[in-house]
Amino acid sequence: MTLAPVAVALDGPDLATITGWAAAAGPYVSTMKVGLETYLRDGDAAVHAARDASGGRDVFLDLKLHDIPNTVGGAARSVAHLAPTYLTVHASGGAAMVRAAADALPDTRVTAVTVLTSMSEDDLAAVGLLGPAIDAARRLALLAVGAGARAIVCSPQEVAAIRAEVPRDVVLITPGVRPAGAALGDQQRVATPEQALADGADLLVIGRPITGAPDVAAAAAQIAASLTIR
Ligand SMILES: O=c1ccn([C@@H]2O[C@H](COP(=O)(O)O)[C@@H](O)[C@H]2O)c(=O)[nH]1
Repeated sequence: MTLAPVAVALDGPDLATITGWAAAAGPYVSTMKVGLETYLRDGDAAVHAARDASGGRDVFLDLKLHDIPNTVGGAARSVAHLAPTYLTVHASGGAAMVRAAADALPDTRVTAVTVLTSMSEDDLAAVGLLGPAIDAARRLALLAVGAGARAIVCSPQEVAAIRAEVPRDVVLITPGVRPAGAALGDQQRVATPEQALADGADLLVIGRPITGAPDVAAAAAQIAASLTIR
């Protein structure tokens, strides 16, 4: 069976719960994402559980590193033993910071987060980022790729513009993905899974629409089917 290009965000309350989600969704999707809530609580055990329970799916370690280059390079080396397929850094940390992570982890796709999908245009203006989100996202994506990033996190609303500007082997990853009718929660710049893929995304990050469902396996299977029957 073809695995859907979906990373399930394993943002959960304890190790047993996220292990269960990984086991339930693993047969349908390509990737398991371990983020701050889970990694800061459970550490390496969360990564091992995500990988093992899912049947060996890719691991996306979403730590969103953002510090001076020396510190980010060291932080990246600190998780090298986990061999994640993806490790995130914030592109806004600058080219030297992205480069430090990429140099530290040559076998991992250092993945640059452009503009958080939870931020509206008004939120961005409030923190001094003037102009449309798409302009900042494109600028940050190009900067990060130039500094060695091999994957980019962006909103599905910006993925087409970024797809047109970065080399094809750069993996474009979109959170802020919601099946039609699903609750947005704190996400602002969103699209459906089908639209995100059509616009050029390679990997869709989907958390609560799967992990918040009464039947996690059924929710993952349904989204996977919607993407493969196209
Ligand atoms: O811009 C970003 C970067 C990362 N995320 C992460 O993706 C998931 C989304 O989860 P949902 O439950 O589907 O909203 C979550 O782990 C975020 O930390 C993002 O949403 N936006």
